[in-house]
Amino acid sequence: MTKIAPSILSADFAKLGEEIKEVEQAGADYIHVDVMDGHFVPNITIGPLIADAIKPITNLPLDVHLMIENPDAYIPQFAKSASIITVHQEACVHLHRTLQLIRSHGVKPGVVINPGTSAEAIKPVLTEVDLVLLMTVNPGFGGQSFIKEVVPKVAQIASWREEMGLSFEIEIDGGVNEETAPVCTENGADVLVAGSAIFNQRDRKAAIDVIRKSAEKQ
Ligand SMILES: O=C(CO)[C@@H](O)[C@H](O)COP(=O)(O)O
Repeated sequence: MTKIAPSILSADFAKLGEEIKEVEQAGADYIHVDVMDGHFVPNITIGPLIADAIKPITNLPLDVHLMIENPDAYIPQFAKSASIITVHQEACVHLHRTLQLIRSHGVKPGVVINPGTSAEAIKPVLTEVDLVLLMTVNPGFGGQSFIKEVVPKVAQIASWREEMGLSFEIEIDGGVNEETAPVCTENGADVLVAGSAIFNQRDRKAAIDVIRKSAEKQ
């Protein structure tokens, strides 16, 4: 079954705990936590204190997406609450070492690439990851439109996964909704991150169900 990871970037931060419990009860698989530093991306969001506060209120894994410069400096702090930590290829000077650092803290490592980065840039580290996150928007903000030119990269990564006998998950993030979900899963995506398509709807269960149903109607 396609996994759905609601991005809390689009949640109401004044009642974040309730928002998270609601999507958990609505059938979410991961809680996607977007960490932005105002340097790597032009927005500032969540720090480790918020991730620590969220952790005890949900049984779902925290899927922490670091959109920050020098992620190595913050991985030990986020490792206290995260089940998965993803880092951007574009932000890592020593990507292989950073992925190993995440694993050394008992957390699943994942690598992310922006729409403008080629799949080849992460091929050498595919053996090191539990998750590959392909951005279908330029990172920084929720509510942007899905960049369909990324779709061939999904198929490319899925085909390398098969050829190399690996089992990492492929996650898609940005502009995911019931219209864009099918092309993601048809090309090999396992996990769909959705922010505005879930939190902008009053009925979160209906919103999650509609995305999952459209993703699986192949
Ligand atoms: O990482 C990001 C944006 O940088 C995403 O997780 C967005 O938060 C997804 O929001 P929608 O495009 O689904 O509204």
